[in-house]
Amino acid sequence: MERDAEILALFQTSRFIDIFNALADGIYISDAQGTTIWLNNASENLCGLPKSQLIGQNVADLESMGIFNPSVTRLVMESGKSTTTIQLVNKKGKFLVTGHLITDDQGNPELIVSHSRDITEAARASSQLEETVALLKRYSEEIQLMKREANQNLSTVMIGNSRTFLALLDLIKKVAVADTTVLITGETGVGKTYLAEQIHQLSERCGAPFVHVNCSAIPESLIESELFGYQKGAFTGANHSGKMGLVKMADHGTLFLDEISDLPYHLQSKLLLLLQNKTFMPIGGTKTYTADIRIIAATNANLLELVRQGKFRHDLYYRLNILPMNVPPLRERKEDIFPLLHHNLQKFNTKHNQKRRFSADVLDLLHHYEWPGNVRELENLVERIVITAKTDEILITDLPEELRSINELDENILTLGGHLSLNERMEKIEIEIITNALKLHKTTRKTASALGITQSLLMRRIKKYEIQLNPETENIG
Ligand SMILES: Nc1ncnc2c1ncn2[C@@H]1O[C@H](COP(=O)(O)OP(=O)(O)OP(=O)(O)O)[C@@H](O)[C@H]1O
Repeated sequence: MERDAEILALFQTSRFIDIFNALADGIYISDAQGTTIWLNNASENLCGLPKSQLIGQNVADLESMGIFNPSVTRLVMESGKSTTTIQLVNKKGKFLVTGHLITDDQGNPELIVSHSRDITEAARASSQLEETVALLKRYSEEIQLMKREANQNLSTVMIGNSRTFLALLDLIKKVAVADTTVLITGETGVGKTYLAEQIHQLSERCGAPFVHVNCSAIPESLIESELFGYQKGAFTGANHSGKMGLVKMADHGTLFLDEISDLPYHLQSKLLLLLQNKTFMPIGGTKTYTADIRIIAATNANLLELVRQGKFRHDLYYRLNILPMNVPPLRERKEDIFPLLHHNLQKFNTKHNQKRRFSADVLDLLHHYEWPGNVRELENLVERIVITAKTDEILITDLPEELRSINELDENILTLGGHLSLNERMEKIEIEIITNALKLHKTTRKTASALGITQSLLMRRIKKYEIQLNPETENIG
């Protein structure tokens, strides 16, 4: 107590008291047992009690009265070292408090001096910021989740019932999360682009861009700069500020290289480098850049055959072909035709505000049709007949000419031909097939090749059935 009195005396006799009282931060001094010796004006205001009531009180009692919580002085006494904590004063304000342990010449605890700074506002602002950040994170996660859930239910966007198609849907889900290169093969219009988009949507990359590049649609002289971009002044006529390529645009997302077989040979090595190292160099550049992309390639050509012919790099082919996916043509998965017809009928009825429905005859005919243009042809046909049909019920007469003739052929064979022998019916079918093929392929050489027979055999049949060739066909055939 004597020592306390000495200290008090020191304070009273010096200007320190005025200095400490001028501070906005609180200063609180207690002895080594936690008895309050002195506090500055700021601390008095914080505690909400006059100094006279606080001095002489033990911090443990003040803590249990709820004046401050926790008492940093008590924490220092317990730990035997200087301590910092966040303190709630008078159950309202938040303070950053540090209790310093002051020892005597022998190293024994003598005083505990606490310094407190009001962080109520800062804490509120920071917690508001944290809440906002957490909220944004939650929203963005929810959006991603909703997007992925919508796509998880792939069967609602990708229509089909056949076993082949259902197996393909299963494969899409597995491939999507694998984050490696995919090669999609299949005839035109089977849905390769659509499938690539679904893979992207189901993947971790769904928040980043899906960049579609049709290698056959970009002139050979431009494809390198379109893909990899160029540095400023790279060539005459180049934009002086340079150009960002599609590879960089797809960063963190998916680059879909459609018709990959049309990628010029000299660029195939550059693509290989990109696939292997995720690096590329823009035209006219001196340094390489990285692009974190997933590549999905598609083709309706036989890439392996092109490799054999030396038109496609074999190393690139094997690097692309890590996860091959083949989409069969519609004629090989006929169970998908009805669901696709109904899906598109609904879609185009809504779009064109119609109430069309297929007649049984039409459904039957469309089921037997070969669909050379696959799903794209089916979509286009349904939209066309939804617009042009004469009544709500779509009849055979509403179909385009080329489809109707298939039906007439069927009827001739099955009904009108009732009085004909099998041979006569077979001949009729042959005539019909050859005539239609000639109309379609124009030359006898192409027609023979499409029908899988030699040109001389075709000529013998044409002669036998007295099929009239149009003069143009004969000349160029
Ligand atoms: N299973 C499916 N369900 C619903 N729509 C489909 C399905 N498959 C394809 N489509 C639709 O068919 C059309 C053609 O598909 P897409 O463009 O993906 O074919 P593609 O194989 O990439 O053709 P190409 O080789 O000519 O580029 C698109 O409008 C697509 O939305």
